[in-house]
Amino acid sequence: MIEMYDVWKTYPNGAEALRGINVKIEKGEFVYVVGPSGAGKSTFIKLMYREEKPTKGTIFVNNFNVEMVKEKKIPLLRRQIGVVFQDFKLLPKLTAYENVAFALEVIETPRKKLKGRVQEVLEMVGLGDKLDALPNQLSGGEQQRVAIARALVNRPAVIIADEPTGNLDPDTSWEIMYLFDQINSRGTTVVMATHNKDIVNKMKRRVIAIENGQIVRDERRGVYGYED
Ligand SMILES: Nc1ncnc2c1ncn2[C@@H]1O[C@H](COP(=O)(O)OP(=O)(O)OP(=O)(O)O)[C@@H](O)[C@H]1O
Repeated sequence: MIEMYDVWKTYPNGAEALRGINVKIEKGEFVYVVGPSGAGKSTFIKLMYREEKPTKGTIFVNNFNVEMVKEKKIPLLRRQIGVVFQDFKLLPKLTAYENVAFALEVIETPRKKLKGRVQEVLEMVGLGDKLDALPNQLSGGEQQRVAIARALVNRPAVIIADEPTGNLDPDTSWEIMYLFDQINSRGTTVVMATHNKDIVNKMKRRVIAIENGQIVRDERRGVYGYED
Protein backbone atom coordinates (compact mmCIF):
# COMPACT_ATOMS: atom_id res chain seq x y z
CA MET A 1 0.00 0.00 0.00
CA ILE A 2 2.66 2.53 1.10
CA GLU A 3 6.35 1.90 0.58
CA MET A 4 9.35 4.19 1.05
CA TYR A 5 12.88 3.29 0.05
CA ASP A 6 15.79 5.39 1.32
CA VAL A 7 13.75 8.58 1.35
CA TRP A 8 15.46 11.88 2.16
CA LYS A 9 13.98 15.36 2.34
CA THR A 10 16.02 18.51 2.66
CA TYR A 11 14.05 21.77 2.42
CA PRO A 12 15.49 24.63 0.34
CA ASN A 13 16.61 26.39 3.56
CA GLY A 14 18.82 23.39 4.37
CA ALA A 15 16.56 21.81 7.03
CA GLU A 16 17.04 18.03 6.84
CA ALA A 17 13.51 16.86 7.64
CA LEU A 18 13.92 13.18 6.68
CA ARG A 19 17.13 11.20 6.49
CA GLY A 20 16.93 7.72 4.98
CA ILE A 21 13.39 6.50 5.63
CA ASN A 22 12.53 2.89 4.78
CA VAL A 23 9.04 1.70 5.60
CA LYS A 24 6.25 -0.55 4.38
CA ILE A 25 2.61 -0.12 5.38
CA GLU A 26 0.21 -2.87 4.28
CA LYS A 27 -3.35 -2.45 3.09
CA GLY A 28 -5.77 -2.25 6.01
CA GLU A 29 -3.19 -1.27 8.64
CA PHE A 30 -3.69 1.46 11.24
CA VAL A 31 -0.44 3.29 11.93
CA TYR A 32 0.36 6.07 14.39
CA VAL A 33 3.34 8.29 13.59
CA VAL A 34 4.81 9.82 16.74
CA GLY A 35 7.88 11.83 17.68
CA PRO A 36 9.02 15.16 19.09
CA SER A 37 8.08 18.45 17.49
CA GLY A 38 10.14 19.05 14.36
CA ALA A 39 11.09 15.36 14.04
CA GLY A 40 9.75 15.07 10.48
CA LYS A 41 6.25 13.60 10.95
CA SER A 42 4.40 16.15 8.80
CA THR A 43 7.04 15.91 6.11
CA PHE A 44 6.69 12.10 6.13
CA ILE A 45 2.96 12.52 5.57
CA LYS A 46 3.26 15.30 2.97
CA LEU A 47 5.50 13.10 0.82
CA MET A 48 2.74 10.48 0.63
CA TYR A 49 0.28 12.76 -1.13
CA ARG A 50 2.89 14.71 -3.11
CA GLU A 51 2.49 17.92 -1.16
CA GLU A 52 6.29 17.74 -1.03
CA LYS A 53 8.75 15.85 -3.22
CA PRO A 54 11.61 13.85 -1.71
CA THR A 55 15.16 15.04 -2.33
CA LYS A 56 16.10 11.41 -2.85
CA GLY A 57 14.44 8.00 -2.67
CA THR A 58 11.40 6.14 -3.95
CA ILE A 59 7.80 6.25 -2.68
CA PHE A 60 4.88 4.06 -3.71
CA VAL A 61 1.30 4.71 -2.63
CA ASN A 62 -1.23 2.23 -3.95
CA ASN A 63 1.08 1.35 -6.85
CA PHE A 64 1.68 5.00 -7.79
CA ASN A 65 5.34 5.92 -7.90
CA VAL A 66 4.67 9.17 -6.06
CA GLU A 67 7.85 11.14 -6.73
CA MET A 68 7.69 10.28 -10.44
CA VAL A 69 4.00 11.14 -10.95
CA LYS A 70 3.54 13.80 -13.63
CA GLU A 71 1.77 17.03 -12.59
CA LYS A 72 -1.20 16.03 -14.76
CA LYS A 73 -1.63 12.76 -12.84
CA ILE A 74 -1.41 14.26 -9.32
CA PRO A 75 -5.24 14.59 -9.01
CA LEU A 76 -5.51 10.88 -9.85
CA LEU A 77 -3.05 10.06 -7.05
CA ARG A 78 -4.85 12.36 -4.60
CA ARG A 79 -8.12 10.57 -5.29
CA GLN A 80 -6.63 7.41 -3.78
CA ILE A 81 -5.73 9.32 -0.62
CA GLY A 82 -8.00 11.12 1.81
CA VAL A 83 -6.21 13.78 3.86
CA VAL A 84 -7.36 15.18 7.21
CA PHE A 85 -5.65 18.13 8.95
CA GLN A 86 -5.49 19.55 12.47
CA ASP A 87 -7.23 22.77 11.41
CA PHE A 88 -9.95 21.01 9.32
CA LYS A 89 -9.37 23.24 6.25
CA LEU A 90 -13.08 23.56 5.40
CA LEU A 91 -14.26 26.24 3.00
CA PRO A 92 -15.97 28.74 5.36
CA LYS A 93 -18.68 29.93 2.98
CA LEU A 94 -19.84 26.44 2.00
CA THR A 95 -22.18 24.21 4.02
CA ALA A 96 -21.17 20.79 5.33
CA TYR A 97 -22.90 19.25 2.31
CA GLU A 98 -21.19 21.62 -0.13
CA ASN A 99 -17.76 21.11 1.42
CA VAL A 100 -18.05 17.37 0.85
CA ALA A 101 -19.72 17.68 -2.56
CA PHE A 102 -16.91 19.96 -3.72
CA ALA A 103 -14.43 17.08 -3.44
CA LEU A 104 -16.61 15.00 -5.75
CA GLU A 105 -17.61 17.79 -8.11
CA VAL A 106 -14.02 18.45 -9.01
CA ILE A 107 -13.86 14.97 -10.54
CA GLU A 108 -17.09 15.49 -12.48
CA THR A 109 -19.41 13.04 -10.76
CA PRO A 110 -22.98 13.09 -12.18
CA ARG A 111 -25.30 15.19 -9.99
CA LYS A 112 -27.67 12.37 -9.04
CA LYS A 113 -24.92 10.05 -7.86
CA LEU A 114 -23.25 12.93 -6.10
CA LYS A 115 -26.18 13.75 -3.83
CA GLY A 116 -26.61 10.20 -2.59
CA ARG A 117 -22.94 9.70 -1.93
CA VAL A 118 -22.49 13.02 -0.08
CA GLN A 119 -25.48 12.31 2.18
CA GLU A 120 -24.34 8.76 2.80
CA VAL A 121 -20.86 9.80 3.86
CA LEU A 122 -22.12 12.64 6.10
CA GLU A 123 -24.52 10.19 7.74
CA MET A 124 -21.66 7.79 8.27
CA VAL A 125 -19.75 10.39 10.28
CA GLY A 126 -22.88 11.19 12.30
CA LEU A 127 -23.83 14.48 10.63
CA GLY A 128 -26.92 13.44 8.70
CA ASP A 129 -28.88 16.26 10.37
CA LYS A 130 -26.29 19.02 9.75
CA LEU A 131 -26.04 19.01 5.97
CA ASP A 132 -26.90 22.71 5.66
CA ALA A 133 -24.74 24.02 8.51
CA LEU A 134 -21.83 26.33 7.76
CA PRO A 135 -18.49 25.50 9.41
CA ASN A 136 -18.86 28.34 11.95
CA GLN A 137 -22.19 26.86 13.04
CA LEU A 138 -20.50 23.57 13.92
CA SER A 139 -18.37 22.53 16.91
CA GLY A 140 -14.71 21.65 16.37
CA GLY A 141 -15.52 17.94 16.52
CA GLU A 142 -18.33 18.36 13.99
CA GLN A 143 -16.08 20.34 11.68
CA GLN A 144 -13.52 17.56 11.84
CA ARG A 145 -16.28 15.06 10.99
CA VAL A 146 -17.10 17.09 7.87
CA ALA A 147 -13.41 17.05 6.95
CA ILE A 148 -13.34 13.28 7.44
CA ALA A 149 -16.45 12.89 5.28
CA ARG A 150 -14.75 14.99 2.60
CA ALA A 151 -11.66 12.77 2.83
CA LEU A 152 -13.79 9.63 2.48
CA VAL A 153 -16.14 10.67 -0.27
CA ASN A 154 -14.02 9.32 -3.12
CA ARG A 155 -13.58 5.98 -1.31
CA PRO A 156 -9.82 6.32 -0.97
CA ALA A 157 -7.64 3.31 -0.24
CA VAL A 158 -5.86 5.26 2.49
CA ILE A 159 -6.66 8.07 4.90
CA ILE A 160 -3.74 10.19 6.05
CA ALA A 161 -4.27 12.45 9.03
CA ASP A 162 -1.85 15.03 10.43
CA GLU A 163 -2.72 15.71 14.10
CA PRO A 164 -6.48 15.39 13.53
CA THR A 165 -7.26 15.76 17.25
CA GLY A 166 -4.78 18.58 17.88
CA ASN A 167 -7.51 21.24 18.19
CA LEU A 168 -10.07 19.10 20.05
CA ASP A 169 -10.81 18.44 23.73
CA PRO A 170 -10.13 14.93 25.10
CA ASP A 171 -13.71 13.59 24.80
CA THR A 172 -14.12 14.90 21.27
CA SER A 173 -10.68 13.52 20.37
CA TRP A 174 -11.83 10.06 21.42
CA GLU A 175 -15.00 10.36 19.33
CA ILE A 176 -12.92 11.27 16.31
CA MET A 177 -10.51 8.43 17.03
CA TYR A 178 -13.37 5.91 17.19
CA LEU A 179 -14.53 7.20 13.84
CA PHE A 180 -11.08 6.55 12.33
CA ASP A 181 -11.14 3.11 13.95
CA GLN A 182 -14.51 2.39 12.33
CA ILE A 183 -13.25 3.60 8.95
CA ASN A 184 -10.20 1.34 9.34
CA SER A 185 -12.33 -1.68 10.27
CA ARG A 186 -14.10 -1.28 6.92
CA GLY A 187 -10.77 -1.84 5.20
CA THR A 188 -9.30 1.65 4.70
CA THR A 189 -5.65 2.02 5.63
CA VAL A 190 -5.11 4.80 8.20
CA VAL A 191 -1.85 6.68 8.81
CA MET A 192 -2.03 9.29 11.55
CA ALA A 193 0.61 11.63 12.97
CA THR A 194 -0.32 12.52 16.52
CA HIS A 195 0.87 13.93 19.83
CA ASN A 196 -2.05 12.30 21.67
CA LYS A 197 -0.26 10.05 24.14
CA ASP A 198 -3.41 8.79 25.83
CA ILE A 199 -5.02 7.62 22.61
CA VAL A 200 -1.90 5.96 21.20
CA ASN A 201 -1.30 4.09 24.45
CA LYS A 202 -4.86 2.82 24.72
CA MET A 203 -5.41 1.83 21.05
CA LYS A 204 -2.36 -0.50 20.87
CA ARG A 205 -1.84 -0.13 17.14
CA ARG A 206 1.33 -0.05 15.08
CA VAL A 207 3.51 2.89 16.14
CA ILE A 208 6.28 4.38 14.02
CA ALA A 209 8.44 6.85 15.95
CA ILE A 210 10.44 9.46 14.03
CA GLU A 211 13.26 11.43 15.63
CA ASN A 212 15.61 13.73 13.80
CA GLY A 213 14.30 12.59 10.43
CA GLN A 214 14.82 8.88 11.07
CA ILE A 215 12.60 6.00 12.13
CA VAL A 216 13.84 5.05 15.59
CA ARG A 217 11.06 2.64 16.56
CA ASP A 218 8.45 0.57 14.70
CA GLU A 219 6.23 -1.56 16.95
CA ARG A 220 3.25 -3.74 16.01
CA ARG A 221 1.28 -2.92 19.18
CA GLY A 222 3.16 0.15 20.25
CA VAL A 223 3.11 2.90 22.84
CA TYR A 224 3.54 6.65 22.56
CA GLY A 225 6.84 6.62 24.42
CA TYR A 226 7.30 10.36 25.10
CA GLU A 227 6.37 12.54 28.05
CA ASP A 228 4.48 15.36 26.28
N1 LIG B 1 8.38 24.13 4.31
C1 LIG B 1 9.48 24.02 5.07
N2 LIG B 1 10.59 24.74 4.79
C2 LIG B 1 11.70 24.61 5.52
N3 LIG B 1 11.83 23.78 6.59
C3 LIG B 1 10.77 23.03 6.92
C4 LIG B 1 9.54 23.11 6.18
N4 LIG B 1 8.65 22.26 6.75
C5 LIG B 1 9.29 21.68 7.78
N5 LIG B 1 10.56 22.14 7.88
C6 LIG B 1 11.58 21.70 8.85
O1 LIG B 1 11.72 20.29 8.72
C7 LIG B 1 11.83 19.67 9.99
C8 LIG B 1 10.70 18.68 10.18
O2 LIG B 1 9.46 19.36 10.23
P1 LIG B 1 8.04 18.62 10.30
O3 LIG B 1 6.99 19.66 10.18
O4 LIG B 1 8.04 17.51 9.33
O5 LIG B 1 8.08 18.05 11.80
P2 LIG B 1 6.93 17.43 12.71
O6 LIG B 1 7.50 16.21 13.33
O7 LIG B 1 5.68 17.28 11.92
O8 LIG B 1 6.70 18.54 13.83
P3 LIG B 1 5.39 18.91 14.69
O9 LIG B 1 5.14 17.76 15.61
O10 LIG B 1 5.81 20.16 15.42
O11 LIG B 1 4.29 19.15 13.70
C9 LIG B 1 11.84 20.81 11.01
O12 LIG B 1 13.17 21.12 11.29
C10 LIG B 1 11.15 21.94 10.29
O13 LIG B 1 11.59 23.18 10.74
